[in-house]
Amino acid sequence: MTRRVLEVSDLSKSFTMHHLGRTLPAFEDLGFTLDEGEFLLLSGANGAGKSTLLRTIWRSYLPEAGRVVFTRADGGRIDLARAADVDIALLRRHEIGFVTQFLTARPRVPAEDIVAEPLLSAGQPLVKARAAARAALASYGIKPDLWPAYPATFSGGEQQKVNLARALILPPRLLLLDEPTASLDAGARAALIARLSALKAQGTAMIGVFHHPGDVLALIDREFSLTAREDADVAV
Ligand SMILES: Nc1ncnc2c1ncn2[C@@H]1O[C@H](COP(=O)(O)OP(=O)(O)OP(=O)(O)O)[C@@H](O)[C@H]1O
Repeated sequence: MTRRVLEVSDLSKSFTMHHLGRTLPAFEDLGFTLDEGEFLLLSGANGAGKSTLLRTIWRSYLPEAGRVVFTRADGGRIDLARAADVDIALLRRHEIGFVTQFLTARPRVPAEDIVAEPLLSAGQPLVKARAAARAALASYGIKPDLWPAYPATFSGGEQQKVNLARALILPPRLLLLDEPTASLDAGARAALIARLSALKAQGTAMIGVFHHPGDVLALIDREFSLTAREDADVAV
């Protein structure tokens, strides 16, 4: 039986622009569902609200209205729009992943340790976790010289590879992808697509924004299109 992972209903998010004295809607009354192993492509013009929707599901943003019901691996259901911060932190650690183009490099933590961390948290021994982390970094084309180095000095593409290696080292139940191929070279793009296919086959549900969806064509099950709203601003 296919199991539901996410059920979004009547979801609305707007931004209050105090300097303009206005509230501008990013999106209104959105609804869709997502099952295990499904890949939903989020499409829409620049400014249509794609990143805002991903950040609202990730709970960086609180919506004004609506529900984002996530079904955990244990079958329990939780509304991400209303969950306590401590529950959101736990879900981010174990069940929900978010890959963006940007890495927040932590000072003085080697690349291989950043990538190994989720495995160590899951109880793997250090030697095994570090070997898996190195293999993941290698798969994206990060050379051995850089494995013990600090990513703060890495190039943009190299930092993104560290980000990917860490975020995808364990299969999350739900994976949010915001332009993850943006600054990757062809080899890393191919490695990423291969990893996403493997995760999908293991049941990870994914919602992705790709300005060049040709990269992930074989993975896409459905498309959800957002429309930019131009004339719906409300004075505050
Ligand atoms: N923090 C914010 N404060 C105010 N307005 C914001 C904020 N974040 C996004 N917006 C506005 O919300 C709208 C949707 O932005 P969003 O970044 O979600 O679009 P997008 O579809 O991801 O665009 P792109 O394809 O260009 O990345 C835009 O008009 C943007 O200016």
